[in-house]
Amino acid sequence: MTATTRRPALDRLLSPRSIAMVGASNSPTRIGGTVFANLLRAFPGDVYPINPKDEVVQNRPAFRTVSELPEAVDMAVIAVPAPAVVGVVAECAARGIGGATVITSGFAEAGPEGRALQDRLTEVSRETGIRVVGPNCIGYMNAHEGVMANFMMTVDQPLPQPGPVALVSQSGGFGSYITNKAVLAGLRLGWFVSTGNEADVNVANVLRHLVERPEVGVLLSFVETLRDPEVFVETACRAAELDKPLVLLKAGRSEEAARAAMSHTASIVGSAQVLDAVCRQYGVFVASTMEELLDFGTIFQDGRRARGNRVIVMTSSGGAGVLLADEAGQAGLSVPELPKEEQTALAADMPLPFYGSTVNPVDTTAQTTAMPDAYRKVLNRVAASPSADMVAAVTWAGPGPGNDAIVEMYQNTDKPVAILSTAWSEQFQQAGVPTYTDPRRAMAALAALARQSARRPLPPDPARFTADADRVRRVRELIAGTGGETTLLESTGKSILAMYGVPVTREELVTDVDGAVEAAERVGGPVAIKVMSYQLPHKSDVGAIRLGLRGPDAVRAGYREMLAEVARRAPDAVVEGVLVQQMAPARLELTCGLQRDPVFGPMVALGLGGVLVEVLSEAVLLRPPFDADTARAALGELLGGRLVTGRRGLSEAEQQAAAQVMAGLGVLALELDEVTEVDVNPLRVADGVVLAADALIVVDHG
Ligand SMILES: CC(=O)SCCNC(=O)CCNC(=O)[C@H](O)C(C)(C)COP(=O)(O)OP(=O)(O)OC[C@H]1O[C@@H](n2cnc3c(N)ncnc32)[C@H](O)[C@@H]1OP(=O)(O)O
Repeated sequence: MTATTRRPALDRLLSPRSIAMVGASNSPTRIGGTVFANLLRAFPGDVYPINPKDEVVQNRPAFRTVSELPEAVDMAVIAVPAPAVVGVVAECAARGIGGATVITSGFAEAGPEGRALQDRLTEVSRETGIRVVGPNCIGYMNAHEGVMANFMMTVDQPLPQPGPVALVSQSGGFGSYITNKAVLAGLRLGWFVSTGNEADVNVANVLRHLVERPEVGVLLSFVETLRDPEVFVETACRAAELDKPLVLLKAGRSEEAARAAMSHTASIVGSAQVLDAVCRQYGVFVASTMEELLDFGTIFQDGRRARGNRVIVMTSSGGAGVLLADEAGQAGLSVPELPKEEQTALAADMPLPFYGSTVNPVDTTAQTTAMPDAYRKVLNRVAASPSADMVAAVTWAGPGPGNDAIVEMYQNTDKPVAILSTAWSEQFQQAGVPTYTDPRRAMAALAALARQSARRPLPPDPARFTADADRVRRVRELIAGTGGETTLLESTGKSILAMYGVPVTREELVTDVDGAVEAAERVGGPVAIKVMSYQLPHKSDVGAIRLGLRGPDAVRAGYREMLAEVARRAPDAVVEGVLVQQMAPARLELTCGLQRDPVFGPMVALGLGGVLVEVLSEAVLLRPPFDADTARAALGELLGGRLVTGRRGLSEAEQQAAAQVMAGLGVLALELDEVTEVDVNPLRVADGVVLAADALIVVDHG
C-alpha cells in the first residue's frame, strides 16, 4: 500500500495527487473534452486520459481502460454514457482508485431505469469503499490544489484566485452562475463542489469535510434536500466551534418547488419551517436569495468580527445615509449618535456646511470629492471611533482619491466595513473591500456578521445524551398497560409528563361518584371532571367534561349529568374512569408539543394557546437535545420578543417554567422513540406557575 492509498477516500477524492479521466475527449465541444482541458490547466500532479479509440488525448498518451493505468490514481472523473458508468466505477475501485466524480446524467432524475442504475452505483460505492461525487453533477473545483474537475468554466475564462470561501451545491448549474457572479461580487471562492444526485457523497458530507480544512473560512451551501441531517447538525456545531460561518440557501420550500426538485436531483424535501428552526438553533445563516448567499460570503470572507452591533454610517449623500440608517434599524443594528467630543474632532478634520452632519450618519456632503485629504482623515477617525463596531460608507464616485481613501481606511482598521457603491469596482475587489449596490443588502450582511460575532454557547452534543433507564422502564410499563391503544388517556399522559418534570394539574382518577367527591376534596378548590375513554379523545364534543365544580353537591350533580350525557351522545364509548382535576388558573394559555419531522426527527414546539398545528408559525421549535437555557433564549424570540416583555408577558419564573416544559419534552423525545406525538394544550400560565391542563400522547407500538 502506498502513502497515497492510505489517505481517507474522501480526501483522495477532493484533494487528489493524481487524476484519471474516463471519457476524456479530443473534441473541445464535448463535455469530456472541456473537463479534460480544465483538468490540465492548474493541476500539478499526473493526469491520465482514458479513451478506447484515441491513443493521444489533448497531447497526453491515453489508456484504453482504467485497469491499464500505470498507478492507482486518487480520483477519476467519469463522463461516459450512463449505462457504462457503474462498470467503470467498479473498475476504478478494483484498480485502487479512491474516488470518482461522475458527471454523467441519466440516473435517478430520469425515471425508474435511471433510478436502478443509481442504486447500483450506490451499492458499488458501499461495497468497495470508493467514494462518489455525483452522478448528474458539474464536477468540482478545488482552487487551492489546482483541481478543476468540472465543465462549469471554459479554458478561456481566467482561473479563480483561491480564497477562503467554499460553496457546496447539489445543483451543478448553480456552479456556473456562482463562478461568474463570484468574480463580480469580489467573492474569493476557493472551493466549489456540486454533488448532483448524491448517490454517495452529499452536501452535508462535503461541508463536514471542508469545515476542517484550514484554508476554508466560510461555508456556503445551496441544497434542495438535506439527505444527512445528523451530519449537517454536526457540521453546524463544528463550524460554530471553529467560528466559521455556515450559510444555507434552501430551494424547494414550496410544494411546487418540491415537485420540481424531485425531478431535478431526485430529492425528498423536508419542512422548510423545521429547517429554518434547526438552522437558527445551531447558528446557521439562512439566505433567502442567491444574492444574499453571495452577500454573506462577501462580508465573511475577510474574517473580521464585530465587538457589538453599532454601525457608523459615512456618506456624502444625505438620502443614502438615511436609507442606510433605516436599513440598519430594520436589520437590528444600532446607529448611535457620536459623542460630542468625537463630533468636534470630525468637524475640525473637515469643516462642514450647515446641511452636513457629524452626528451619525456622518454626512460630509457633496463637497467631499473636492477635499480628499480631509475626507481621508474623517474616514479614518470614524473607523477608529470607540463608538463604532462596524463602518458603512457610501461612494458614488468612480476611481479616484475618494475611493483610494476608502481602501486606505479599510486597510487601517480591523473593524468590519461595508461599502455602498453605485457599481462594481475593480479597486475595491482587489483590495477585498466588501461592496454592495443596495443599502438593505449592505446592512443585512453587517447584521449577519454581528450575529456571527456574538458568540453563543455551543448546543449540547447529541452523542453525549444518556437516557434514564429506570424512568424509561416505568414509562414503558404504563404504555404497555394501555392494551395497545395509540392515543393515551389524558391521565396516563400526564403521569408520563410528570416524570419528565412537566408541572401538571393535581388530579385523581376515580370510578364512582363517591370517589369523585372525596378526590375533589383532596385536590382542593373548584375542580374539573373529565370522562376518560379511549374512544373520546375530543371530550368537549360529546359533553365528557365539566368545569369549575365547587363543593360536594356540585361534583355529585356534575358527575351524574356528565355520564348521562356521554351515554346518550356516545353510547359505544367505554368509560375507563373519571379524572377529577384542579382548575388551573390562566392569565395566558400556551401550547407545547413534540412532533417528529421526517428529516430532522424530534422537534419540540412552544407557542401561544390553540391547536398546535395552527399556531406552528407562531411557535419556537427546538431540536433535542437542548437545555432549559436554550429554550428560554428561544422563548425570547417568540412574537418578536413580546411574549417575554411587557406587563402581560411571561414573568421570569414563568419563562423558566415554560423552558423547563420544553426541555422535559426534549428529553422524553430522545428517551422514548415510540412516542410519535405529544400535545400539551393548554399549558396554563398564571402567578409564576405553568401547569399542563390537558395532554395528548400518541405512541407507536411498533
Ligand atoms: C448542468 C447541471 O445542472 S449539472 C451537470 C450534469 N451533467 C450533465 O449535464 C452531463 C450530461 N451529459 C451526459 O451525461 C453524457 O452522457 C456524457 C457527457 C457523460 C457523455 O456524452 P457523449 O460525450 O455524447 O458520450 P460519448 O459516447 O461520445 O462518450 C464520451 C467519450 O468517452 C469515450 N467513452 C465512451 N465509453 C467509454 C468507456 N467505457 N471508457 C472510456 N471511454 C469511453 C468515448 O469514446 C468518447 O470519447 P470521444 O469523444 O473521443 O469519442
